[in-house]
Amino acid sequence: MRVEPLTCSIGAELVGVNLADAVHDDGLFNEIKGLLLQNKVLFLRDQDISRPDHVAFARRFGALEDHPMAPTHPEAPGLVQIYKRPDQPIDRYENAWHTDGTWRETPALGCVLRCVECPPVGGDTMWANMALAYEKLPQAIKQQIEDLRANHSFESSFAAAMPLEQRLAMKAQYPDAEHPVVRTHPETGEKILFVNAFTTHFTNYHTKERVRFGQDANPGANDLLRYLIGQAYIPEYQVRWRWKPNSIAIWDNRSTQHYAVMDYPACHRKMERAAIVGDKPF
Ligand SMILES: O=C(O)CCC(=O)C(=O)O
Ligand SMILES: [Fe+2]
Repeated sequence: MRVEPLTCSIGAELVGVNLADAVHDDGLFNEIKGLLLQNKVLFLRDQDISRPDHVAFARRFGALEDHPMAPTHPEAPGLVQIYKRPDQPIDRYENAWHTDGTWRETPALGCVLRCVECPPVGGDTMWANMALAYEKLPQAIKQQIEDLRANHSFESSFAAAMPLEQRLAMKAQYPDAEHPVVRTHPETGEKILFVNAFTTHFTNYHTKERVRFGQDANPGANDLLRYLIGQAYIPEYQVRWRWKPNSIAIWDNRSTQHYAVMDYPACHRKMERAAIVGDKPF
């Protein structure tokens, strides 16, 4: 196996690996898992993997999530279909920087996403390294946010396009979740900046006198939250991946955000994803 970094910050392509082999090969699986912790997103091309093997590979990391909105594949329960058809409106909710499912008590550990069909050009996906984003924060900001907690809601993002009744039903099932603004990676111990498009507000901003933020003489919680959310937008923390059919991305959802670029005209874009259940951020 060859490991080819795609940037200096995040993401590596694995060349010469058949992901289906890792379903039964413990050594190979552990190597891939280690590389994932190190690089945060792994990419592979030309993976002619069956849907059951796609699911079986993802299952090696843990149980798979269900998705409240997307249908799972009839051939492979646990595999969620993200299909974009030419007759659908272009706007979709994945084109915002986000960490999957932070509106849940336990956001996903990670995802294994395969491209089935994609536009000839456009429709890339981008990821950002949120451990690096944390590390690069000014010391004063790090001190300011160390014990902050924040509220996360699906309503602040994709629910905007949902009919009200569906939204209320989902809200009953998934009330808002509260997470630390800086989480600790349960496996690597890294500190991670953990706010994204689902984050609505801080829940304990008032408990400590906050230091001055930027040029603003009267700093507000919202300014700080916008600033922190904006760290994912910095290109030095990002990688951008160009899809082809049978390309696969595996990401650590605990330490990254991603953004599905919506720059292509009406066409088919078919992705299939298996999301792995994560633990409670601390
Ligand atoms: O379609 C993509 O490229 C990624 C969409 C997304 O945000 C996800 O699968 O979590
Ligand atoms: Fe996502």
